[in-house]
Amino acid sequence: PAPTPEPGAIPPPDIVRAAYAELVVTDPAASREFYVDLLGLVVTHEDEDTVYLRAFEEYLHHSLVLRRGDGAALAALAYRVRSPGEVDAAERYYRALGVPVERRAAGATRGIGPAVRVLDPLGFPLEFFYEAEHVPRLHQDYDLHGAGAIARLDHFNIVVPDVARAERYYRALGFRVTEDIRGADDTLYASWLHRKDTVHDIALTGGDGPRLHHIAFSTHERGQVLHVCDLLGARRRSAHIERGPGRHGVSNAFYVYVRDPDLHRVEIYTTDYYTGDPDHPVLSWDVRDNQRRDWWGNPVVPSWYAEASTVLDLNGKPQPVFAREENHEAEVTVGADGFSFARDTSPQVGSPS
Ligand SMILES: O=C1C=CC(S(=O)(=O)O)=CC1(O)O
Ligand SMILES: [Fe+2]
Repeated sequence: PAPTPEPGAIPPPDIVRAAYAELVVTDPAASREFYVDLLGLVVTHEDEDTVYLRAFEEYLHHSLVLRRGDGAALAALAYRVRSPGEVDAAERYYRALGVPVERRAAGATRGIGPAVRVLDPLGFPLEFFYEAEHVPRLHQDYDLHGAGAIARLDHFNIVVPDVARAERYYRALGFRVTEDIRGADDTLYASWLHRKDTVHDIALTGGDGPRLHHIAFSTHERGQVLHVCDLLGARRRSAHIERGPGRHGVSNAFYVYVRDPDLHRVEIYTTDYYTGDPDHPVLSWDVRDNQRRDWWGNPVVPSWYAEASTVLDLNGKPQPVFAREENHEAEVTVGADGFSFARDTSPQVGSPS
């Protein structure tokens, strides 16, 4: 993949936030049942091959597109930029990187205006757009909200072999690091970066990639995360629950991870924290701190580290996956007894004293 840009060469697009994901699913009806009947997302539009979904607080046409295809995969991660001119800025920035770039006319994706899609230096299909169709916000249509009331899309999490390189690329795009996980040898295992004033719009998870680890939606209250779990139990669909519910160390969010019918991973997430001041400090975690990924010390299930979704290029071809060369987090944090190391009170590196 092409090198990451030298800072300042060509200004990056002014990215506002993570806005929508386009997932390829093998059975749109089964996926619709999962995302609508179980998770409670709202259908903005659908046809026999594609479902456009949004959460209750959202007024753009969608935050998730499910498109029929032969193999489950990520087709695009889309970021909203601050103005129509920033779509042009995205085109200039990525053409200068020498990666595949394509302009998309308004309507190429239903509900989305003129856009640029790129295959970025990390091997991910990204889209940058500004104009989008406005649809009714349902934030006070409480009669429509299931108790799990998912409010909005919050972030993307991607698996990359070289977290430090990926972090440099995203920092050059104007993202700021809020938290990371490091080893004693300063190996970077994971990093969380933001544009909107929360913990992250993108998380980088060290592993074989490029692969999509998960997309995350947020709710306003912990009880709504728990209700998603209770509803899955009531419907005898608890097999969709992969990890949690629990309280994260990183981000401090309350969470659960579920797997959709194609095993795409979705996180339901709430109560992280504000990160909008210019001097917001980075919080670094020791990879051997067993409370870094679950504040209560619960171990991370192996599938959470090992499994992730295939990523497509701009022509719909699955991307080759490159092995991570540095240590894998799962290998450096679990002892012979199968438990995470540091089940005692090992201090967080760099935590406030
Ligand atoms: O959104 C997230 C916030 C925190 C964590 S972690 O498991 O606490 O590292 C994972 C995550 O990236 O999904
Ligand atoms: Fe997440």
